Amino acid sequence: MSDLKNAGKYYWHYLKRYWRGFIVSSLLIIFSTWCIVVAPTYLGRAVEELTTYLQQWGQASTHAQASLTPFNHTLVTYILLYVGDASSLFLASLILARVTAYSTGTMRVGLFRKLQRLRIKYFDTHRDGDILARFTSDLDNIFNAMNQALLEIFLAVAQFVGLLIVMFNQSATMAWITMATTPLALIVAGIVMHKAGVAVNQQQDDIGELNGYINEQVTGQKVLITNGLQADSYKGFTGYNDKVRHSALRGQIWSGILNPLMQGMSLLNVAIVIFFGSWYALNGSMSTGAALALVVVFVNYAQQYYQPIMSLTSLYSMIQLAITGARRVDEVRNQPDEVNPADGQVMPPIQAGLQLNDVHFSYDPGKEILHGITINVHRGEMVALVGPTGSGKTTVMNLLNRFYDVDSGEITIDGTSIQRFDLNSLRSNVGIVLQEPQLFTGTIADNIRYGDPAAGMDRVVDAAKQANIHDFIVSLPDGYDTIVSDEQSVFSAGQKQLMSIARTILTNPRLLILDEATSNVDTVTEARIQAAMDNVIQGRTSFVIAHRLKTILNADKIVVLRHGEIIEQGNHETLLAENGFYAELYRNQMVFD
Ligand SMILES: Nc1ncnc2c1ncn2[C@@H]1O[C@H](COP(=O)(O)OP(=O)(O)OP(=O)(O)O)[C@@H](O)[C@H]1O
Repeated sequence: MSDLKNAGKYYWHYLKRYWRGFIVSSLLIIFSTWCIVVAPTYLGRAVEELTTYLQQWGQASTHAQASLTPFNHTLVTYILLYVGDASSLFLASLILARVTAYSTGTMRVGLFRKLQRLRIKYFDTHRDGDILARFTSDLDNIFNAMNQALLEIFLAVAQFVGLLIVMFNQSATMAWITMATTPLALIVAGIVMHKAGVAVNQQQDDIGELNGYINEQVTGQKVLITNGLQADSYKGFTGYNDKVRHSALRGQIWSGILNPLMQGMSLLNVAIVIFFGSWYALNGSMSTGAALALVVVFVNYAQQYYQPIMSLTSLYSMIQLAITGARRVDEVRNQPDEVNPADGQVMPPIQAGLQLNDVHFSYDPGKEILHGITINVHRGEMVALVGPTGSGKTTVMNLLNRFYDVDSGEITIDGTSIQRFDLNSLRSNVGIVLQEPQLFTGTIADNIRYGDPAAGMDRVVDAAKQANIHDFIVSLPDGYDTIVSDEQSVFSAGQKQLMSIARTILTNPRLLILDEATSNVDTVTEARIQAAMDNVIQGRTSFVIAHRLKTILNADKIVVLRHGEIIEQGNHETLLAENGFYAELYRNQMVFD
């Protein structure tokens, strides 16, 4: 029930702005229902008028009076009623199609905008495929249901209300008898719909998981092939696929039961009307003929009574999918946004430096990752974070530009907590070169000016030169206009890395974070990257996370992390002199290099 309520709220949020469309289409549908109800009476009248005409025409005494005009008028009215019915239905469906297209378009925009405001934690804890499924299958289900079911729902409601009015007009007692099975039908339908709802919910969640798995397997295809894991991958896939098959089947069975059940209810209804209706009509004050006529009419109504409900139940699985889709999309909408202070300050240029004061942090409650980190960085200094894998280096970086917020302690720039800065201002002043550089579809120039699309070619070229990638770019047939696409990238890891360094240089950040920028490349490229990094670091306050210690030998400060704690801090010489963890790490690496 809460799903239905939430879905109601969700649809209301997006559909309320189209209330005019709904009112017009409701009026059109009422008009079309009226045309359909009234038309048969005109047919009867036409037959009557035609008979009169033929009689008058056939008799000499009345031959002169015989006129087809009344018949013609009635026939035209009859035809006009059908034209009215068809055209008003057509107009209503056009309006509803427009409402559907516009509102689902707005839903897609709403979801996309929400994704941009979500905290990084959401992306870290949800599979890409599952997020994609909310954009694709969930929004598709919503669109299909609205496209096909909205008109049906309107029609069914109009028919149902019309039938109630006609029934109570004829005989209130007989109307109550016809409606006698309603509570039972509601209880049965409620139980079945609940079961179907649970199954369809499960089905959508399973589809999300399946998509997540497929997405992971497709992106990890090379790892899979090189490790010969195709059979395991297939086995994993069949597991997820079987789950979808089971829940889809269960959902279809429960949804499928609903229509035959309602048909059964309809039969029961007819039997009750015949039995009790005959008894009531024949024991009343009516003539036998009138009583029988009333029973016949109400048998007809009893057959029609469940028609609107049946047409809705035949759409049930589609409607249920749309309710589930709304729940899943709404789940994303209800996720907390990143916290941007209401009166956030513009981040000023760094004067003295940046401090981490006794920072504690945990991704999950009760599982602390950083245990009291204190680092003092002066303006323009380069700080290197080193330590074994999992020691918390990337986590420190995640805190510096507020991908996550500290649990306690604080990070300050010239004494002001970074939480007081406007988030956009902070982020635009923090440049990051990530471990895995990301290129976007577009030209090389577009990729370099990604952080500042208004940048002119001179700035793009300048950044590329500083990043040591200019010569390579101009050697390409299309130079800076070469099309880049992340899926069919022809660039090496090192070239991508250099382009991403150029992108960072172009934004001229005040604080720089370089995350393992030199992994996975040959020694020549490594030297180029090193030179590019030196260029970008020059004069900037920077944090470098590097596993290869020789890239950070001239760092102003080296912070050694282990298990989320700082175990040593100093520069290369002092740390070597201490002969501790860093010195050992360094000696070990020198052996390999
Ligand atoms: N999103 C997350 N949710 C929960 N735990 C996480 C998350 N990201 C990292 N961790 C955990 O936090 C700890 C520190 O991870 P972090 O990535 O900061 O280490 P690291 O020193 O950068 O490692 P590496 O050198 O391998 O990149 C690890 O135990 C890791 O499992």
